[in-house]
Amino acid sequence: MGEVIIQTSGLTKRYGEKIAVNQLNLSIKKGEIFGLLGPNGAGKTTTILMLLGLTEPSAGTATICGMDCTRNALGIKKIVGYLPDNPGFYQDLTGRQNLAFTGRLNGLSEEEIKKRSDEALNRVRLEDAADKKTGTYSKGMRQRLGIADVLMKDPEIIIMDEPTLGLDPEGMRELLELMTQMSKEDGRTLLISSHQLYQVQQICDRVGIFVNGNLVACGEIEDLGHQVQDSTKYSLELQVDPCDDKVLAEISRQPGVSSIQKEGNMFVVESKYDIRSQLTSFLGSHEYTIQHLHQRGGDLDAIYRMYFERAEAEAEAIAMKATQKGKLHNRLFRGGGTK
Ligand SMILES: Nc1ncnc2c1ncn2[C@@H]1O[C@H](COP(=O)(O)OP(=O)(O)OP(=O)(O)O)[C@@H](O)[C@H]1O
Repeated sequence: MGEVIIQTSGLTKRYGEKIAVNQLNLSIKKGEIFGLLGPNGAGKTTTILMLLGLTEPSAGTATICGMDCTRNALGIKKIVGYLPDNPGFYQDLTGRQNLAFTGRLNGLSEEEIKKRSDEALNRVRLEDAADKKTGTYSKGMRQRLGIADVLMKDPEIIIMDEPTLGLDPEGMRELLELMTQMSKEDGRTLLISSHQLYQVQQICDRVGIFVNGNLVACGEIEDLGHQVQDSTKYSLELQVDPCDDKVLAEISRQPGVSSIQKEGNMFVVESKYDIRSQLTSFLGSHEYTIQHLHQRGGDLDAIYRMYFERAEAEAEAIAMKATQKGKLHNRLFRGGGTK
């Protein structure tokens, strides 16, 4: 992996006063699975639409394989497969007929259509349902047919908008497996937008966290985890046997420990640095059995929480400033009072 396939530079989209995407700088490399994470309204779909050349940026540029996404939308369409959050099919046609329709739209020969649709249906394990009307398909089957549909084009790059939305755990597992195959076995580049955290943790090489149109963090999950870890105090969950006042007092006297509290049947130990190995050897040498030891933070939930809380606090501060400015403006220019 090395060659940059998708690149955005200062990419911005405004809808009137609203900035849906703000100065987005992103580089996605060949073969990577990149997760664009963020809550509803963060700007993920708008970013995708700009990459597909379906909406024009207000500023900045986006390129895929060196092609400008806005000026060369047709060129982009040839190499990028797009799976929308709710792929639409002709309900009265079968899965196979729907794929053939896509094949014809893409100028494939009938022979090629048969070959590719057989392969794709096999890939997404829909052979048995291939000749049933898509109106009878479940959500999971429609998503898998959506992937088969994307594969008809044999695209180098696949962009998926909220692909796992509404899937049951089994449907989710199957879809994640397919995505991994398409990247690791086929060498395709995948951009997945989602507000569902755990899927991303499992399959993405890198993630970008998107809040209010801003990319607030970008990197490998582990790196982002370290960033969280560095900026917060260490918090350790600990269950020991025996669990008595003596051990509580002994742990509280350990170097680096700033506080210890009992939460249910476990202790939560706050410290200034990572004390896991020090604590393990102390407890071991004093004949305590460790039943549970877990450093809080550093997982995707903690990363997400930290960035979201920070971004939300900043957004609130900006909104408050704007309100104060408005009130001041009213008072100065319109003679209105502040409430
Ligand atoms: N055509 C539009 N006109 C006005 N505002 C829009 C338009 N499209 C999107 N927005 C606004 O831009 C912001 C980003 O929307 P976007 O759909 O890109 O977010 P998202 O992260 O994809 O969330 P969701 O999953 O809810 O679609 C939102 O505040 C949305 O209301």
